Amino acid sequence: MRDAQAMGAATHPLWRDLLTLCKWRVVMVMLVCALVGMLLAIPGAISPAVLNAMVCGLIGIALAAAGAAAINHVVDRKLDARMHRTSRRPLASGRLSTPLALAWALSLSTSGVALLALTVNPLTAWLTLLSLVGYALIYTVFLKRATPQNIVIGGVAGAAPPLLGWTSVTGTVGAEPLLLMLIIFAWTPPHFWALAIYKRDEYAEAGVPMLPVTHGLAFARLQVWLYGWLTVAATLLPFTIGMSGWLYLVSVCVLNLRFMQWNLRVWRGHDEQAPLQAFWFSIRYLLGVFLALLLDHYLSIALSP
Ligand code: HEM
Ligand SMILES: CC(C)=CCC/C(C)=C/CC/C(C)=C/COP(=O)(O)OP(=O)(O)O
Repeated sequence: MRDAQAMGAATHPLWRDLLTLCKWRVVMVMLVCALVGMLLAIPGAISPAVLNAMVCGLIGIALAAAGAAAINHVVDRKLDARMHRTSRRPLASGRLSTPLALAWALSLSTSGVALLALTVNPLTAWLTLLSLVGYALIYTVFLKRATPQNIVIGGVAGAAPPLLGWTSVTGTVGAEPLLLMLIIFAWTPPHFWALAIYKRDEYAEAGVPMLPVTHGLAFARLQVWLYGWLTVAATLLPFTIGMSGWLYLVSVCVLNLRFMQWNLRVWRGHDEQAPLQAFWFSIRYLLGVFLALLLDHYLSIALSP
């Protein structure tokens, strides 16, 4: 173990391993979703007090989400070592010690929630804590190892950022951010099961009960297709309830067309690479939907008398 740590230190500086534990790319996309949740809650100009809540909210949410991701690395270190995709991670490869990673994870988590409680509002702090526990403990410790519905239930925690953004600046829960949560919640199965289909053998060998392992590839492909349609329906709701306008509608129709083309390829199962490409497209798709919400919001402000 010490040899692995010494060799790893040469090629992987400590700061990089600590950053890897944070799943920072995932956290960045979550922050975009949280920022859109914040900006959609503000009808016009941003006052200094709101700007302060936004900055503190984003930092707090980022720290808490990064902390949750680091706890996931600690809890999953042995499981990660058994799968090729995750075996080079800092803990799985033995480069980083578990106590140090745990200290990092807990520092991030507590500082994130404390920052929200002290500088934003108690509601956001509680909801963030709930999401953190939902992902780092309920999903990672229990659901991931127990049921193929793991990511559907765990998806609630991952979908929280727009709500956390909204509550950061308003202090209340509204129908609009719940709708944004619904979009991410419905998107999570096509996002993840596409990857799980591609990596099915690794999950099977590691004994993780992901849907393609427990119910077979054909069933998992069908679920990607069906949840894809649920996501399409969810993305149409902001227009239906008058929360977004035509720019949003046209943008999501284009995005949905591409999204469902990929999901169709996954469902048909003729192309081995399609699930991996569908997985990567799902991330661009989610960013596209949230960007469309934002542009539409500012267009409607600019056009309002
Ligand atoms: C329970 C819910 C989710 C599950 C099970 C899940 C699963 C995964 C997995 C297994 C990866 C591959 C990670 C890797 O290879 O290191 C991944 C990547 C990614 N996910 Fe998700 N995800 C979920 C929710 C989300 C959410 C809510 C977002 C954003 C709002 C998101 C954004 C991303 C991004 C940006 C990547 C690419 C990371 C990279 O480039 O390293 N995911 N996801
Ligand atoms: C406070 C807050 C908003 C919390 C959200 C936390 C968070 C970072 C969720 C990320 C979702 C994700 C990447 C799940 C994959 O875990 P996995 O263990 O199935 O994937 P892996 O095998 O790649 O580790």
